[in-house]
Amino acid sequence: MRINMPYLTSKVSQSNANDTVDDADSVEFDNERDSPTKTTKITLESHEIRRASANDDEDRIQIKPVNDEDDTSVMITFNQSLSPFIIILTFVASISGFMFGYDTGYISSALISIGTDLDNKVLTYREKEIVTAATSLGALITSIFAGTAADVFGRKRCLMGSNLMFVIGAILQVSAHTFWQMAAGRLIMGFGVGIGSLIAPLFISEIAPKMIRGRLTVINSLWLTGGQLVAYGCGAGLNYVNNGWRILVGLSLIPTAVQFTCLCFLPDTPRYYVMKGNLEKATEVLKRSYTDTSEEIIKRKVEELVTLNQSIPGKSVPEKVWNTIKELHTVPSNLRALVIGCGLQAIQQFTGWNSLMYFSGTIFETVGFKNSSAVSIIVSGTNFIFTLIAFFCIDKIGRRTILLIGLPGMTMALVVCSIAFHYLGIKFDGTVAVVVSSGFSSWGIVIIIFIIVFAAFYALGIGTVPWQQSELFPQNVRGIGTSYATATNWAGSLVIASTFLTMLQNITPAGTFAFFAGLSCLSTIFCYFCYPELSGLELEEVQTILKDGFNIKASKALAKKRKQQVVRVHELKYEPTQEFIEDI
Ligand SMILES: O[C@H]1[C@H](O)[C@@H](O)[C@H](O)[C@@H](O)[C@H]1O
Repeated sequence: MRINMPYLTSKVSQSNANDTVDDADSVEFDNERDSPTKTTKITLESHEIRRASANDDEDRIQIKPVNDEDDTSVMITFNQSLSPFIIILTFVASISGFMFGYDTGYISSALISIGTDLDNKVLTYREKEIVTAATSLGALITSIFAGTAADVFGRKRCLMGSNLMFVIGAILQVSAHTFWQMAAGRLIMGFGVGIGSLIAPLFISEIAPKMIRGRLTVINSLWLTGGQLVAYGCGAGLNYVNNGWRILVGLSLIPTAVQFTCLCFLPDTPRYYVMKGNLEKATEVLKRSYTDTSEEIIKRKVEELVTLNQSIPGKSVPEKVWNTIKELHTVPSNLRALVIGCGLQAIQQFTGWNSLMYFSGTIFETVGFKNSSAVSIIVSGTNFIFTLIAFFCIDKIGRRTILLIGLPGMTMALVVCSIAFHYLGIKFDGTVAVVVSSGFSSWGIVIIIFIIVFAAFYALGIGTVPWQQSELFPQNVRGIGTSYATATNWAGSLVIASTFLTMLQNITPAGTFAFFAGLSCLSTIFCYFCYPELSGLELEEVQTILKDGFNIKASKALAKKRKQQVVRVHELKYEPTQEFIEDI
C-alpha cells in the first residue's frame, strides 16, 4: 500500500478563494500493500493530496497536517473512531455545561418559593433582579480571564477551580437568611459558571477528532439545556416544599462533586502539557485518546504541537498575553474569527431567548394555565430536544445551514408572537401583566405555540452553534479569543436580563417581540454574509478561509469535499503504512 499524503494542498487561491475552489483537481491513492496488483484510484474534485514538491504552484495554499493539537490530517483520516477515553473526558468536561444550565435555570423557581425566607420579607422586584443577574455578572467577570488562566494553570485546574466556586456559592445560598448573602452566593456561583462555560467547550474541542468535533462540543450544550430542564423539573417538584429552594440549590453540589472527583483521576489536554514542556504526558494522553494509532504518528503529533506552541513570543505571562492580544487584533483571519465568535454570541443573547424563558410562564397564565413551572418545562424541554437534533445535524448538515434555518425560523415565530400580542392586548403595570381580554383567547394559544416554535428554531441553530467558538481561532490565540466571545455572551445575557421588563413596560410586549424579530432578521443577514461553513474543516483551513474575507462559497465547497474525502478514505479502510509515516 502506498499513500502519499504528507500535505493536503488545497486549490483555494489566496487572492480569490471563491473562484478557484471548485476547480477540478485529483487525489490518487495507490493501494498495493494487500495485493501488489490491486490499485485504487480516487478522484476528488477540489483537493489534491500529494507530496509537496519544489514544483508546487506558488498560488496554492499548502494546508499541512500541522494544524491543531488533536486534529492533524494524519490523525483524523486514520483514526476517526472514538476511544472510550475521549468519551469519558467529554462527559466529565460537559458536567460544567450541566452546572451552567442548572444554576441559571433553578433561580426562577427558587425566587417563587423563597417567599419571606430572606430578611423575613418578600423580595422586591429589584432584589429579585439582582439575585438573578448576579450569576451573569459573576460569569462575565471570570470569562474575561478564564482563557488566560486556562493557558497558565491548565484547563483541568480551571475546571476544578470552578467546582470550588460552585461549592462556595451553593453553601452561601443554602445557608442564606439575608438577601445580600444570597446575592453573594449567586455571584460566586457565577464565577464558576463563567469559567466552566468557556473551558468545557475548549477542553472538548481540544480532545475531539475533527469530523465529530462539532458533535462532541454539542454534548456540552446538551448537558446545558438538560441542566435547565432538570432545574425546572426539580423546581416544579419542590415548589410547595418548605425550604424547597434550599434543596434545589443544594442539589447542585452533586454534579460538581462528581466532576471534581473525576478530574482528580483524569489528565489535561495534550496541548496544555506541550505548553508546559511536558511532552511525555502529552504523548501519554494522545496514546490513550488514539488507541489504534502508531507510536510514530503520536510522536509526529507531539512535534506539531511543539511547533505550534512556539508561535507567540514573550518571556513572561503578561508579555505573552499582550502579544496574543495584539496577534488577535492585527492578524486579519483572527480579527474575522473574533467578529464571528463575538457576533454569534451577541446574537444568541440579543434575540431574546433567555428573557423569553422567564416570561413564558406569565404568558401561559394569561390563557388559563396556572402552573408556570410546568410551562417552563415545556419550553426548556423543547430547547433540550432541539439541541439533541442539532447534535445530529451539526457535522452532517453543517453549522451554517442549521444557523440559516434557525434564524429565519426564529424571526417568523417572533413576528407571529408580536402580532398576537398586539391583538391580545397585554400590558404591563409595574411587574404585573394585565390582559385586556381576559379568559380563553385564541391569540394566547397562538403565542404559546409560536414561543415553542421559537424555542425549537433557537436551539437548532443559534442556541448551539456559538459554543463551537474554539474552532474559529488558531491555537496561539484560542484562549483569549474564546474569552472575548464568552464574555460577549455573558454581557449580552446581563443586558437582556436587566432590561427585558423595562422594555415590556415601555414599548409593550408587541413592540419588544417586534424588536427581537428585527434583530433576528439582521442576524440572519449577518450570518449569511459572514459565517462560513466550518464543519469538517481542518482548523488551519478555517484560518485559510478567513484570510482574505469570509469566503462563504469557498468554505461550503471545501467542507463538502472534506466530507466526501473522509467518507471515501473510510470506505477503503486505509491504514497508514511505515512508508507513509516516513513520507510525512
Ligand atoms: O446555549 C445556551 C442555551 O441556549 C441556553 O438555553 C441559554 O440559556 C444560554 O444562554 C445559552 O448560552
